[in-house]
Amino acid sequence: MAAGYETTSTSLAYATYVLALHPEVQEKLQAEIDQLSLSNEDADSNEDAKKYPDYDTVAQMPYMDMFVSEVLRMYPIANTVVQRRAVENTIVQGISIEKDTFIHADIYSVHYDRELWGPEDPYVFCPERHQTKRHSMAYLPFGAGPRQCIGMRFALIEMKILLVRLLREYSILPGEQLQNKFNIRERAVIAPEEVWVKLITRNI
Ligand code: HEM
Repeated sequence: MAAGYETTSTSLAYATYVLALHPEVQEKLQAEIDQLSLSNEDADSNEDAKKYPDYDTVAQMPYMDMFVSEVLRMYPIANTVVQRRAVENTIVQGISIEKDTFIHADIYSVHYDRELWGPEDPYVFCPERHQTKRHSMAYLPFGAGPRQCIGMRFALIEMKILLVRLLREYSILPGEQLQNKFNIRERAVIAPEEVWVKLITRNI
């Protein structure tokens, strides 16, 4: 099912693309990961030194949180499903909407709006912009309201755990065809065709 894994795996593909292009962001993320009290050994009985990150671990990672938020702001993947049907005739900001009209949220325009996301250029990858409180409807990768993505929390935790495990051991570098194979296409989700990256083992 697209909802269960293609969404999260596609968002992770975007995350690796961004990391390959922004070594300075990757370094900050790895610095945060290196501070976690994770053991190199299997240590099931010792809760203070788990080998693998879990919910509690990734909940204490402010830079990781901003990083993932910024990936999903710049590369929202499920825009086409954020639509609603008017159940009655209504007027919104002077525009009359007839009953049964389908309304489709233009998430790209919202996510790249300078007024909502400035002063940093919204076309620049900048995790720190999420330190500033934004309009409640400025950030819509998971939709909004009662029909907001039911898997949101699960997807975020899954992404963060995977990134901790990956970046703890490896650094991501651009692959030869990173840019020319990227080609974003709209399929079940809005996805890059291919993401070419190289992994190098970290000396930690
Ligand atoms: C990064 C990962 C994901 C993204 C970006 C995403 C995005 C979305 C979006 C935009 C919607 C429509 C929300 C709306 O109309 O307001 C949605 C709905 C939904 N998502 Fe996700 N999703 C992700 C992961 C998941 C996962 C992992 C699951 C299940 C485990 C899931 C299950 C669902 C379901 C069942 C709905 C329909 C909810 C409803 O209609 O009430 N999603 N998702």
